[in-house]
Amino acid sequence: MTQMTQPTQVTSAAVRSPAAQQPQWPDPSRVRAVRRTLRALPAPVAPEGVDRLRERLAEVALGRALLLQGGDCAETFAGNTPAHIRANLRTLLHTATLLEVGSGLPVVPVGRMAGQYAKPRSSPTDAAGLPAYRGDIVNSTSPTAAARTPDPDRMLRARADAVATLDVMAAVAADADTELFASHEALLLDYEVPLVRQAVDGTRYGLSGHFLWIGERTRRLDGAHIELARGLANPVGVKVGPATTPAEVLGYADALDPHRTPGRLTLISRMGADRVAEALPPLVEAVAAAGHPVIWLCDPMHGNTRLSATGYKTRHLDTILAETRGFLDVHAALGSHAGGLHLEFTGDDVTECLGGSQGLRDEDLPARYSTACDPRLNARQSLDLASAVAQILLDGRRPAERREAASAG
Ligand SMILES: O=C[C@H](O)[C@H](O)COP(=O)(O)O
Ligand SMILES: C=C(OP(=O)(O)O)C(=O)O
Ligand SMILES: [Mn+2]
Repeated sequence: MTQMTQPTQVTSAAVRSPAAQQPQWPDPSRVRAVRRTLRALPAPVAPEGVDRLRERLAEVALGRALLLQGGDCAETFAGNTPAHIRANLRTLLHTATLLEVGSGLPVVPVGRMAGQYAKPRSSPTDAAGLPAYRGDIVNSTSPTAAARTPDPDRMLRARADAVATLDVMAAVAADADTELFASHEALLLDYEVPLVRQAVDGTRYGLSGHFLWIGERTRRLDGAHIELARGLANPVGVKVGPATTPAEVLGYADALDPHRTPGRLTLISRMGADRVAEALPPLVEAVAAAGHPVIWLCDPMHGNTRLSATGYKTRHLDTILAETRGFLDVHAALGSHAGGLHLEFTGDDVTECLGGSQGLRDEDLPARYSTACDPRLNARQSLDLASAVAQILLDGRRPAERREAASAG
């Protein structure tokens, strides 16, 4: 066991840097009390698991494995039933298997779970003028002023639910004879900072999850989130949208991967299907020229969200597949490794995204639209996407390898 001490001043710089997307807690003294409690409690994950994931991700960075990250856009406390967690893990494992068959490479499965409770928002208020829902760790989806008031005690419930989710994940992993890792957007600093722990050798770990990423809305180079990630030994990700410049990605690489460690930094491209072909190549070329062994991951969800005619946030499977194809084409053209996928899906039979083999249309959305934030692929759509991507990967392999894969299958 890595010996841990309590967190000390490890993140004081992060606390001083400008922090976007933080809630306005009404009672700062209660926030301080919750932070003290979070510091005193055991953290959800152990440093050994974080180290193992970093080693597995080094293989991805070197082109010998793929990374698959997936799960709900926003986990909810009410949704934390064993059935829902198991269904999402089933989808994660099925998707991973298809990608393994297509690519001939091992796939590292990482859930968007056990901590995916905080949401950045485009607007501080919703259509009714109420404070926006910012994830179950901050407030409630219910449309009343009281329910939308940020409540710091929710951070304690989030930690407890993360621990319970990890228990379910361990059982599923044991059954599947694999290891499952947990990841989320490290957004809410009042939660993340108290869960930073320092090993006796001085190494700092963010033990709210194995893999932590910084979102598109909080990736300011001189901001608190990058500063927090910089000090951690975890593998970390940064989402990069179509406005990202080569200078910015070089800034992330220098700040977060100064020693050029394979597996340390993942850049998660979320450009939009119509932008990826022109927006991604300059970024890939810049980090390659600088010698940073980053993992390039494709998030084909967040650049392709639109409103349906009936007012639902949705995404079409064809567009999601088109961005994935565009991402793979860019890497094939540049000779770089397409490191894998970052998806929002659930194993439940929801009707939130359009298309796929069920042929879901706008008018089908109200039937089972239950996401707390973004539209997720359902179990069938996830398999539709995974099979299509597996076929593209298979088609991209050398003929001899293809024959081998066919006779193995
Ligand atoms: O994943 C999350 C959403 O894309 C993000 O919270 C923004 O959503 P919004 O535009 O509905 O605020
Ligand atoms: C908010 C998210 O993504 P992005 O930061 O890329 O918009 C998300 O992954 O849910
Ligand atoms: Mn989302």
